[in-house]
Amino acid sequence: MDSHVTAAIQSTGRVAFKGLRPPPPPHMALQDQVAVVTGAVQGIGRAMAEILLRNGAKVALLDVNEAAGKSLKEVLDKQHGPERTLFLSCDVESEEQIRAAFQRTAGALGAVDIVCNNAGVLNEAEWEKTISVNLVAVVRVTYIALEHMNKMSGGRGGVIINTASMAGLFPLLSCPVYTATKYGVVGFTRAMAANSTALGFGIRFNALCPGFVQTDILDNIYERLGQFSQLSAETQVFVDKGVLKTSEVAEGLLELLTNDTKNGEALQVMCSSQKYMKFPVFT
Ligand SMILES: NC(=O)c1ccc[n+]([C@@H]2O[C@H](COP(=O)([O-])OP(=O)(O)OC[C@H]3O[C@@H](n4cnc5c(N)ncnc54)[C@H](O)[C@@H]3O)[C@@H](O)[C@H]2O)c1
Ligand SMILES: CCCCC[C@H](O)/C=C/C=C\C=C\C=C\[C@@H](O)[C@@H](O)CCCC(=O)O
Repeated sequence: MDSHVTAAIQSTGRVAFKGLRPPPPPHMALQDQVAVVTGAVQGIGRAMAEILLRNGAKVALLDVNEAAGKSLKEVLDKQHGPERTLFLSCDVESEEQIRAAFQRTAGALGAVDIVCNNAGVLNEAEWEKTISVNLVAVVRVTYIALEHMNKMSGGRGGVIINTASMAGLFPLLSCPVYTATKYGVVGFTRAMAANSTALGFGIRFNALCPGFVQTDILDNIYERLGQFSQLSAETQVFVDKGVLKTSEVAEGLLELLTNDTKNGEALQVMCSSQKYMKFPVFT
């Protein structure tokens, strides 16, 4: 049986039908935790911010899209109260803006416990930009986050979740550079997780690997595939097999945040299931 249905029966004592079921109880582990989410104002990042807030966390919403950021903040203020979120205009390609955003978050919401490196783009024509946002910026944000969170330098530890993709585990042939960035994110996440264990950072690092998700990234894909646009029909065949809702990806985030046995993992989120990637063991 669907675990949410089981949980609904346990909490209400009656059968809950799909679509009518009450929301699952909040994870107390996230209560008053302070989260930084990049690329937070729409798509997967917005769903991440929403699930964090529903589970009692405070969230700094970092994004380059100021107009969408301000209107999202208004919506979230009505639902959760103005003191639970902060919108910060921040380009993850700028070290200065990231530093300022972490300082402002710590000042307004408290010490950072959770970082979701989620901002990303897909543009094979502007491939250097794709590498810069999807991979270089993940390293940049993570190293600044370490200055705040690392237990070895006075921080209190926490969790860093990097949004990779199924394209970080299996190549997507119409998007070789996007694929390379997501393989890079998975590799960086696993190496940092091992570092954290070896050096005592007190931080868990995990990668979230969704399949296709209904967001703006799937719009006008033809133009953004550049010299590989002839393969867009082939990619569309995969897309037509099933597209996830952003809320389903956010459930994967919740699993990685609250399952404290997981470090250095890549969680595949697909339409039919969620499963951890089995990596070969190096001996
Ligand atoms: N949609 C999918 O099918 C899918 C699947 C797997 C993984 N992903 C990944 O999920 C993440 C979120 O993508 P999405 O699908 O929600 O796309 P989206 O375009 O809806 O959202 C991306 C967000 O990132 C922000 N952003 C872009 N560049 C930025 C920058 N330099 N600094 C700060 N913010 C920036 C955008 O303004 C936007 O709000 C990306 O890393 C993407 O690669 C998406
Ligand atoms: C051009 C569209 C951009 C989408 C961006 C997104 O990040 C890319 C996702 C890429 C791949 C998705 C693949 C999904 C595959 C699964 O449905 C399944 O076929 C793979 C099963 C693998 C396994 O379980 O062994």
